[in-house]
Amino acid sequence: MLSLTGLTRRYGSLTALDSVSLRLAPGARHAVIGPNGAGKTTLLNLIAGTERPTHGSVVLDGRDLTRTAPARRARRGIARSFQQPSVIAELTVLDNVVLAGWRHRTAHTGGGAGARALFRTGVRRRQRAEAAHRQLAAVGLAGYADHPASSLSHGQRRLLDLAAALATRPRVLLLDEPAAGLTDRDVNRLLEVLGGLPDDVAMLLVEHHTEVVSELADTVTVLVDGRELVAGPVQTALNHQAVRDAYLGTGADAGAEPGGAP
Ligand SMILES: Nc1ncnc2c1ncn2[C@@H]1O[C@H](COP(=O)(O)OP(=O)(O)OP(=O)(O)O)[C@@H](O)[C@H]1O
Repeated sequence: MLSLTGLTRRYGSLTALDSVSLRLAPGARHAVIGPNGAGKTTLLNLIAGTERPTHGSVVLDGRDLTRTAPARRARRGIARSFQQPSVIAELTVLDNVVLAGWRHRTAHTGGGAGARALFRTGVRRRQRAEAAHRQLAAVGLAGYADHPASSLSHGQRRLLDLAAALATRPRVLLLDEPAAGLTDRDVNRLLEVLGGLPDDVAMLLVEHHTEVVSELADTVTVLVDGRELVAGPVQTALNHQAVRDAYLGTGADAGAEPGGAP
């Protein structure tokens, strides 16, 4: 479904990502790990379209999206959570999810007052609200539907952002450090939600917490200095000696958070 070939991104003399290839089938649960500066966010940027590769291609279902704008990629089913500011503080929690789904279907990418006014008076608002309620229930925020998004805690905002991404019914879900800064309770909720993703959705997870990776991912790519060090089944990759040396530190417990994490 998603095919990345030879993705390379240079910033001047620095090669942030060096010829990385990856294929994600529907239902894939893939994690990308690596120390700070390894190129993980750059990889997500190249897939989402907020950055263009110096070389290489991004193909979804046979369609070359390498030069396609982020909004069009989103319409093709690539959703990203946790780095883009999709939570609008002045809207209610429910309206944030309704707006995300509505924007997606209407390809409305602007977030201005005009878009919001149109959204408030739009047709089929009730159906959209019902679907949004279901998404909120899935992330444990049903009780906050009518609260302003600004009243949510950090962890709740992240879960709301995830609900908003899921409201677009993605085919590929890109997650950028979803567990960062979450309480244990919110991490558990996150694991539940992501563990229950539809079977046809492919998930690409960038995450420092190896226990979250072990829980959610079937396969892993380990990046170091922009290059793929190891790729394969999650436990094989995490226990690979080169990974333990380069990423976790020789002799470190593979379940521990890497020393390079913020
Ligand atoms: N816009 C940019 N201009 C110049 N250099 C950049 C830019 N974006 C990223 N880099 C550099 O590219 C390298 C890879 O960065 P990237 O953010 O992809 O790493 P990362 O693995 O996500 O790191 P972290 O875990 O710290 O988020 C780093 O050396 C970074 O400083």
